[in-house]
Parts: sequence; C-alpha cells; structure tokens
Amino acid sequence: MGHILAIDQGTTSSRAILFDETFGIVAKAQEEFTQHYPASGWVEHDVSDLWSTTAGTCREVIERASVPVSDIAAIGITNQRETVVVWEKATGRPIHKAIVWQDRRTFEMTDRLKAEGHEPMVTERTGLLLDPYFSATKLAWILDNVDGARQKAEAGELLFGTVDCYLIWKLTGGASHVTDATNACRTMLYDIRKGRWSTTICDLLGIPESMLPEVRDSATEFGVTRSDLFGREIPILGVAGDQQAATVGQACFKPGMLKSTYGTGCFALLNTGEEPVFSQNRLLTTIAYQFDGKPTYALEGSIFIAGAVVQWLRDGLKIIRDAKETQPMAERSDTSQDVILVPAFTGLGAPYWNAECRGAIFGLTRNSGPEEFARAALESVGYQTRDLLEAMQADWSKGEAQTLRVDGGMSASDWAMQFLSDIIGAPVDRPEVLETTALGAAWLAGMKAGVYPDQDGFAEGWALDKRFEPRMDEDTRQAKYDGWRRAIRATLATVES
Ligand SMILES: Nc1ncnc2c1ncn2[C@@H]1O[C@H](COP(=O)(O)OP(=O)(O)O)[C@@H](O)[C@H]1O
Ligand SMILES: O=P(O)(O)OC[C@H](O)CO
Repeated sequence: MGHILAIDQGTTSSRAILFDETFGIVAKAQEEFTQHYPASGWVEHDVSDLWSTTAGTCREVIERASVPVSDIAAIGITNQRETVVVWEKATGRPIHKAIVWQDRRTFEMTDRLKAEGHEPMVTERTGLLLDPYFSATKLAWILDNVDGARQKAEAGELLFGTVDCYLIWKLTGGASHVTDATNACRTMLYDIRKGRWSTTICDLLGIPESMLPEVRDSATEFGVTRSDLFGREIPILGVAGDQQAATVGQACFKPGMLKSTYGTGCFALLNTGEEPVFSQNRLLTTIAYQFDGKPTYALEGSIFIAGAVVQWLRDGLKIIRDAKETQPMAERSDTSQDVILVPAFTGLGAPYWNAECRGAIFGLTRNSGPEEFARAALESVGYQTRDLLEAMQADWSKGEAQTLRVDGGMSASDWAMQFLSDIIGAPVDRPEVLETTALGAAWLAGMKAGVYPDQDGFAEGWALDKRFEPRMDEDTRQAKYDGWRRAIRATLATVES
C-alpha cells in the first residue's frame, strides 16, 4: 500500500503521476485537450474533456506502472484554479462549458461592482481583488445566461464546483460534493478568515449557497473512487489548487519561504503564516494549505504570461522551433542592445492589474533580430518576478531578500534562472523534482494515508538540483530594472487617458 496517485488537472493538459513510498516517479501520463475561444477574451474547456483526460491518464498510469491497484494507498488532486463548472445534481450533466480562469468575459460586471464601491468589502473577506480572473462572476454569468439556470439553482437542482470539486464528484460517482480551502479561497465567494462561504458576496451576485460545495482541509477524506473506475475503491485524501500544491511540494512551510512556478504564467507565493496579510500593493491574500481546520496564508503574485512568451516566439513569431533554443540565442545576443519586451498579451496581472493594455517592445535598432527577441522574452519573466517580489517586500516587513524556490517548465532554462537571480539580487534554488505541483498533491494524500512523513520530514527531503547566485553588479541591476519600469509606465500610458 505504498503508492500514491497524483492527478494534476492543468489548463492545457491533464496529467497523472504515480509516486512510490520514497517519492520516486513510477509512471506518468499526460494528455492535452482542446481550448475553446468562442469570442475575444473568452476561454472555455469542454467539461467532458476534463473528465475523460483525467480518467484516461489515471488508467494509463496504472496500466504502465504494473503496480497492483491494491498497492495505491490514496489519490491526491491538484488543479487549474478558479475555473468554473456548473452541473445538474440529478444527472451530472454540465449546463455550460467550463469557464476558464483566463476568461475575461465578466470584465464589465467587475467594473460595475468596483464602481458601486464593493471592492474593499470583497477584499476584506476574500483577500482577492474584483477581477474577472476569479470564479464568482463567471458563475454569476452562467446563472444569468443559461436558460432557466437561476431558477434551477434556486430550486437546489444545480451544483457549482472548481475543477477539483467536479473531478471528486465524478470520481466518487456523485457521492461527494466537496472542495478544499485552497480552491474555495479562489472563488471570491469564500471568507478566508471565517472559513465559510460569504453570504454577503453570494447575495450580491445572486448565487444560492445551496449550490456551493462543502469546504474541507487540504489533507482529509474527500470520498472514495467508484470501484468500477480503477478496479477498486481508492480514497481521495489530498486536494489543493495547483499553485498551492507547488508551494507544498516546495516545502515552503515556514513564514518567509517563497516559491515561484514558471509554467504558462508565473505564480509566486510567499508563506506568511497563520495570520492573513492584506496587501497594500495589489497582491492577493490566499490560503496556502489548511490542516486541522487551521489555514496557513500566503501572499500571491500572479503573472499571466511567463512560459507563454516563449510559446509566442515559437508559434507567433516562428523564430524558434523548441523552447530550449532560447538559451543559446540569448547567449549569442548583442548585450549592447537593451531590447525590452513587455508581454502584456492579455493585459497585466499583479501588481498592475490592467486588463486593457497590450504588449509592447522598446529599444529596437536596425541590428535587433531573433537573438535579441529571445533574450528580451526570457528577461521579461525575470523583471515581472522582481515586480512581484518588490510588492511582497513592501507588504511584509519581515521579508528580506529570501531565496526563491522555482519550478515549472520554464525553470529548466539555466539562462532564464540566472537572469532571474541577477535581477532580483537573491539566490534562486531549483529542486531536483520539477514535478513539484504533483508532488505536493501526492504528499498531502500520502501524509494523510500514513505513507509519507510529516511536514518536517518532508521538508528535510527537499533536494537541490542547482542554486543560481546573483552575478550582476548592483549598478547594472538597477539600471536594467529602471529601464523595465519605464517600459511598463509607457505601456500602461497607452490605455490611460
Ligand atoms: N527550456 C525552456 N526554456 C524556456 N521556456 C521553457 C523551456 N521549457 C519549457 N518552457 C516553457 O514552459 C512552459 C511549460 O511549462 P509547464 O510547467 O508544462 O506549463 P503549464 O503547466 O502551464 O502548461 C511553456 O510555456 C514553455 O514555453
Ligand atoms: O494550469 P496552470 O498550471 O496554468 O495554472 C493555472 C492557475 O491555477 C491559475 O490560477
């Protein structure tokens, strides 16, 4: 009974990874699914894709691992956050496609709520800002726009869930309608201090509380899988949103510990301990994990474009075929040119939160070519991270230049990680296990199952692959960062009247 199955249901793909009792990866499977863009700024997923790729990758891993199912002690789930699913309680049928966290369709709704002065109340309860990013206005949109949805919701016939919640419902054959605190706190409906749904916000948006799931700890019993799915019932014992699972996987258990995950976007979380810290610099307050009913809080900075800027070099500009090519190109680039790319392709996230501005490039000369674009793309991720860390340090006086633990696909780039260390002026630590998100979910479930060590034991097992130390001199660092700040101001000025 020493194996743990981690499900990582992400924005572009679903993955399943089977870990053994020493956190070794026994088998993994990954399946991408179609992104739907029905209108400008809208992003949807077919709910049946989320389920079929999850169930399919789990089955594939179990087959490949040649480990008896009876040897899988538990399942841990981690997931793309904020994305909204609404389904019928009686049939399990979704009433609309999943509206994805990136979807901006409720921009006018959040603007109106801001104009009506609701933002301080929302922030005080949820730790979030009034932005379309979060689940609440997307759920309200479905209730407003799907025929008869609001009446059905009021009659108790519809259920809402973030992706973890929907997957648990499916895995348990409709027996459990539950989520964990790290997912609940991203809905903009959850009071992070009181630890319950906020009646005030539900009333404001016309959302019946009866459709919301029960909120549990991150490592607890969430139900057991239907026996016909994998050949036997398997308990689900761990759940966390993917960025919180990465925080756990990086063993950032002490206040002051900081991780940053570089996938499509970048999400930096700073553990601030048992009391929530409310940002003066437009960062989010979030629950990092919750054990025994006690939340541990974090400050979060969310950047929407990180690895995606490298994808743009590949798919948009077509100047690379593979993300790895950016490293030798950046090394060959002409350092006398200071080309700055602001990748505001979908607006800017923290700490600017400007949904309207778009990307810009500065400092081009006749000699600027693919190498300089590649370098500017990698550097943009370092600059954006420094913006977040500056805001975190301003918000959290105990914070000084900490070590930053990194993970996610883009952290594989030594060049990008060295520049990151140079521009933040602090060490950057990359762990041996880069599947940090899945590892976090596995640890939550395995710890609850008694397979894995407690927090301290797990933290001791965290192993370094490579440390990047700052090499840039202070004057260059400051001059380059000042250039970035000017570029940001100029970009924002394009949409400010
Ligand atoms: N060697 C590399 N150099 C730069 N970027 C990379 C490299 N490898 C992967 N990436 C970027 O990392 C991202 C993939 O990371 P991943 O953690 O799988 O993301 P997600 O979970 O958001 O899909 C892609 O956007 C890709 O462009
Ligand atoms: O699926 P990812 O890795 O892009 O993560 C998405 C985040 O959870 C959004 O908040």
